[in-house]
Amino acid sequence: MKKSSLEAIHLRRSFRKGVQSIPVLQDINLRVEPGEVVVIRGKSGAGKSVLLWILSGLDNPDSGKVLFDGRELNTLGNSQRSELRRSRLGIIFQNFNLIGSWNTYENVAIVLRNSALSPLEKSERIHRILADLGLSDRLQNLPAELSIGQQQRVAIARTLAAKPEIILADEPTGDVDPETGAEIIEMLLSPVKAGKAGLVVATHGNFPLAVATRVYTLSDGVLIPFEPSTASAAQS
Ligand SMILES: Nc1ncnc2c1ncn2[C@@H]1O[C@H](COP(=O)(O)OP(=O)(O)OP(=O)(O)O)[C@@H](O)[C@H]1O
Repeated sequence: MKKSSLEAIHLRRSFRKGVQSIPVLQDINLRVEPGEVVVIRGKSGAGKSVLLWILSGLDNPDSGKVLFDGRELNTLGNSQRSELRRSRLGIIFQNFNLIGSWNTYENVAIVLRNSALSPLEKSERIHRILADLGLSDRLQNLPAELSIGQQQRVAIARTLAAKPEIILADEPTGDVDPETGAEIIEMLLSPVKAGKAGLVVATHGNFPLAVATRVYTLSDGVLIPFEPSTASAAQS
């Protein structure tokens, strides 16, 4: 079976502030496919979130392109991009992006709205994922009634429920204790190990580099390969 892939080619993105142009991404080239974990390290403000937003089609580069399965995201309409994000290209946002007036179950169920699964299959899948993330007793709670770490887990459940082929995760273990962090990593890696999903993680440094296929440091707008030997030294 042909593997899906997500590829960034010569991405550039800057932001304008008055007359000043602030370059954030200067020449980003990246590829990920199911079975791979790509970790992007970088200081606060380096541009990790901007990169993930562009990779997901939520923002456009000034130049360069993003290809999903060989198709350029730029050429897709908004509804096609939304559908892609709902089903095949999952993003876990740093600020979670949960809908405040919806409870935990509803926030996850949204991604299965257009799925071919039966109502029973949808319900079973949502309950199972939320149970795996320790949220079975929070199904009816609104995001504001959850801790930050619980909200983060709902955001992760929402993405995993759609079984996307590529997962983009912005600091997925940023707001949880180490034990919960390890469980989240295990859940994110499960479809990767099965060869069903590729994972791109942006992190300040609290994601274990040992699980990565490739590690990069985002600095001055470019991705610099981070060698595994240096990586394991930095971990210890
Ligand atoms: N819409 C915007 N308008 C202007 N500048 C922006 C915009 N979005 C991002 N930036 C700038 O782009 C730079 C990179 O931001 P980004 O959020 O990607 O950093 P980051 O590496 O994810 O940081 P952190 O680890 O703190 O989340 C920052 O200097 C930020 O101010």
